[in-house]
Amino acid sequence: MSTDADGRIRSWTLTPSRPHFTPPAGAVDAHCHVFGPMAEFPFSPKAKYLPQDAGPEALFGLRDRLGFARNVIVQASCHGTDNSATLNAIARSDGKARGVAVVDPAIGDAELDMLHEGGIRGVRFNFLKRLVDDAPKDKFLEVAHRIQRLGWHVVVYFEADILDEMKPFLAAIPTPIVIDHMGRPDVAQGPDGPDMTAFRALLDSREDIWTKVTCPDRLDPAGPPYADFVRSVRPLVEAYPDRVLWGTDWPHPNMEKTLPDDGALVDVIPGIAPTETLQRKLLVDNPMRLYWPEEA
Ligand SMILES: O=C(O)c1cc(C(=O)O)oc(=O)c1
Repeated sequence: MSTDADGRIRSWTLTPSRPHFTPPAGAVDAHCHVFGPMAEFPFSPKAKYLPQDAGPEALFGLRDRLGFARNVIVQASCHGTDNSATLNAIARSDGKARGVAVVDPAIGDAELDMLHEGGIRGVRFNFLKRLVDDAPKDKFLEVAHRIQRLGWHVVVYFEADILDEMKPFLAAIPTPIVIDHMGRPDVAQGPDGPDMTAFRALLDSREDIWTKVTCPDRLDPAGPPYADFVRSVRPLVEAYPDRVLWGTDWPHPNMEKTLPDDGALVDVIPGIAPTETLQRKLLVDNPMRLYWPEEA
């Protein structure tokens, strides 16, 4: 763990290895974040963690080191509903980044238009009690209706133990849905365990529910090569090849106890997507359809 003199935490390694796996040309890291820089973009007073700066230059340096071409930057909970840090990173990316915002449900249409101009293509609804104080489903649904005209989707983050109670809410969302980190299944149960079975039933309930097959570091405490994660997630990628996305999750919020090696995370990809066709869908075709549809 690395905590600086101000108590700000670093949850990412400064020395990621170079992956053995080479991503296909045009690969998109479709789930990552930026923190600050705090002097320009202060954290929310409601933030549940206070990280060191992890700004756009560091993110784009990692992108290049890992062999990726583009990023999808997801507004991190520590920035609340002020999307300035995310928009700043997108603006500095030379068109190589787009984003997902977190918004105050009272946001006006003009501000939504501004977010679209700034490269935002979705909103995130976070249901993790350790990250946010409240998650008002009725207000979230209103937002989901209001972003429809922009062609955006909704990203939802929840854990496996509330999947059942999430179902009516998810069924009422009028846009495509992306579930963060597969709704955090217990991958030690294997591909046919209760968590993965319940999650597949959710994917089967609508053809426009996508998911991010991300975060072996969060879901598989055994560490690299993340054997339980690979064995549980590969069948999911094979069964839903057109609805899966992949991302590093850099700078790995709240992972300060065991800093993930981003190179080792990239090396999980051929384990979960064993053919070139699957790899191209996961890393290029699918994220391009959601985030750069005009080029896809
Ligand atoms: O599990 C987490 O702690 C986490 C936190 C955040 C965030 O703070 O936004 O985003 C993630 O994708 C995962």
